[in-house]
Amino acid sequence: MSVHSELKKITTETLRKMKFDGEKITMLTAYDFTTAKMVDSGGVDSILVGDSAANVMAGYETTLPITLDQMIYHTQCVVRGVERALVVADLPFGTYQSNSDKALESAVRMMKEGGAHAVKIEGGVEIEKSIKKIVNAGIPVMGHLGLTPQSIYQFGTYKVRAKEDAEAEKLLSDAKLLEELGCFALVLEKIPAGLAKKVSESISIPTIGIGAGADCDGQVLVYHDMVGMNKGFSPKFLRRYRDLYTEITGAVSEYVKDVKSADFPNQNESY
Ligand SMILES: Nc1nc(=O)c2c([nH]1)NC[C@@H]1CN(c3ccc(C(=O)N[C@@H](CCC(=O)O)C(=O)O)cc3)CN21
Ligand SMILES: CC(C)C(=O)C(=O)O
Ligand SMILES: [Mg+2]
Repeated sequence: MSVHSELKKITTETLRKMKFDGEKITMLTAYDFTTAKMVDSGGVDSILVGDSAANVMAGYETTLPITLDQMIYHTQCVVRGVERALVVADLPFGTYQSNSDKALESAVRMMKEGGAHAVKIEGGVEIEKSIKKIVNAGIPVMGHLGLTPQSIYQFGTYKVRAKEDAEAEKLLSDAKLLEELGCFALVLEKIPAGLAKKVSESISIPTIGIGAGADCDGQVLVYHDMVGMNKGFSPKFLRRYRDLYTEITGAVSEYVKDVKSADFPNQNESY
């Protein structure tokens, strides 16, 4: 563990210093108190209350349906379980794109009611005014470029983004703009590793990659994916550290067997 990892509470400034010192930044999602406690205790630098909650918590196909009230609820639960990590919360679809006053209102609610330490929003130049307004209110903003799942219906697929030169140039200029606007970090999702390296070297704020290669300043994964709870989901970028789907269904079927056979509860488990 380096000097930064031993510091008590991680701030946006800590992440900035990590990039400067060449220490990789770690981030995982969490959506509830119990998981947040485990993820924080495991030592990640930052926890993302992702709108992927729409998928892994609520069972929706896309991230679009989750509401600001629901994201605030998840964030409140996570914050209660965290001692050290920086808690970043996604602002959901429709709560910041339309106008910058609404964006600020959404971000303020997320900070005030949710207790988040920062918010994350998807997009570049299109949401410039919203980013400016939120940053100017003193709220740390994390950007998100590349595969932006809230725009899935505009793209139609979850394939790698910015493979063509024009899209890659747009992404690089968006990244520079996000830095200028005062974002403290930015997520790069599903883009070529070479482009992510170039972006990471071109800006001084940290890049957190998911499917964006090894040269990002940090990495983020969805908790349910990396512990192997999310059985059907195996994109190339995912590394599964456990097979909890098998572990948990196994535990459940043992319990069922034990109750059916009257093995559980035994005398020690009774009053
Ligand atoms: N559980 C979960 N994990 C995530 O990483 C995640 C979410 N949900 N929800 C929000 C976004 C959406 N993301 C996604 C969604 C789909 C693919 C995907 O299916 N990729 C496949 C096929 C893509 C294709 O070719 O159409 C792949 O093999 O990479 C990747 C990232 C990442 N985020
Ligand atoms: C995949 C990460 C970056 C995200 O935005 C989410 O979990 O919602
Ligand atoms: Mg998200």
